[in-house]
Amino acid sequence: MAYFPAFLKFDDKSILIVGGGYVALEKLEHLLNFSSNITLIARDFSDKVKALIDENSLTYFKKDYQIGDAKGFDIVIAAIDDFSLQESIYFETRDYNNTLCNCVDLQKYCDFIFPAYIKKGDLTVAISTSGSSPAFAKNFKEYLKNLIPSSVEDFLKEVKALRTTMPKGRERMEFLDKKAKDYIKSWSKDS
Ligand SMILES: C[C@@]1(CC(=O)O)c2cc3[nH]c(cc4nc(cc5[nH]c(cc(n2)[C@H]1CCC(=O)O)[C@@](C)(CC(=O)O)[C@@H]5CCC(=O)O)C(CC(=O)O)=C4CCC(=O)O)c(CCC(=O)O)c3CC(=O)O
Ligand SMILES: NC(=O)C1=CN([C@@H]2O[C@H](COP(=O)(O)OP(=O)(O)OC[C@H]3O[C@@H](n4cnc5c(N)ncnc54)[C@H](O)[C@@H]3O)[C@@H](O)[C@H]2O)C=CC1
Repeated sequence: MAYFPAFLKFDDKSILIVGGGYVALEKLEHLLNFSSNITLIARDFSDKVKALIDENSLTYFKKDYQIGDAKGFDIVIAAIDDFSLQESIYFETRDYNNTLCNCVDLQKYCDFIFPAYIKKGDLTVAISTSGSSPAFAKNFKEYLKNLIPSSVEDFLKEVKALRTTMPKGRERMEFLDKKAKDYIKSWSKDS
């Protein structure tokens, strides 16, 4: 089955990252753009992970993971260099209702996967290769990033305001569709 692309609301979600090395850092950096309700558990934290923990006043536990630690979290990321612990955390979360688990080495034990993404104001572009090539996702993101001008932030602010003031209906739909089309067309003229 293919992955369904969706944008999740994190406001009331608690996140646990198990691991404090390179991959935990990557996941943490990405998640911090969307939530600060993040707890970390690891035997050791790298200096960069520790710096982000301090900067964002995150809760952390420097210890070996123990069964039961994931209980109560909505989202669990198993970012340890230990496949059997990743597997065990995944099966542990099956006992908890509604907990989504991501195991960084074992795609079959991922309820969701991380995309590469571009965020410019209210625009988010997420890219996935369904796990076929994370390196392609990363480099394609860099390619696309250069195609999107930073003026998109102001454009989206402008149309957002228009959508609250103009009455709903066919006229508004056609107006906004043409405005978006013309704005994107103007990119090729600018370059
Ligand atoms: C399935 C998935 C699960 C998940 O992590 O959610 C997964 C799994 C694995 N990644 C591996 C390797 C690498 N991952 C990256 C980078 C990223 N990986 C990300 C996502 C995902 N990685 C999910 C699928 C995404 C999709 O749909 O394509 C990104 C996009 C998002 C993010 O991390 O937030 C982020 C780029 C973000 C950015 O920069 O924008 C690089 C490149 C680099 O680090 O420079 C490499 C080395 C090159 C290569 O292998 O391609 C390995 C093998 C480990 C090994 O070989 O030891 C596994 C496990 C396996 O495949 O078995
Ligand atoms: N999904 C992805 O995007 C990618 C996944 N990987 C995979 O991610 C895994 C982790 O890689 P790195 O972060 O580079 O490793 P790392 O060695 O930098 O970090 C591992 C972390 O796990 C912690 N840890 C290990 N056993 C533990 C335990 N029992 N309890 C608590 N903490 C424990 C360590 O203290 C350390 O903080 C590797 O197996 C690698 O194959 C690698 C690249 C990308």
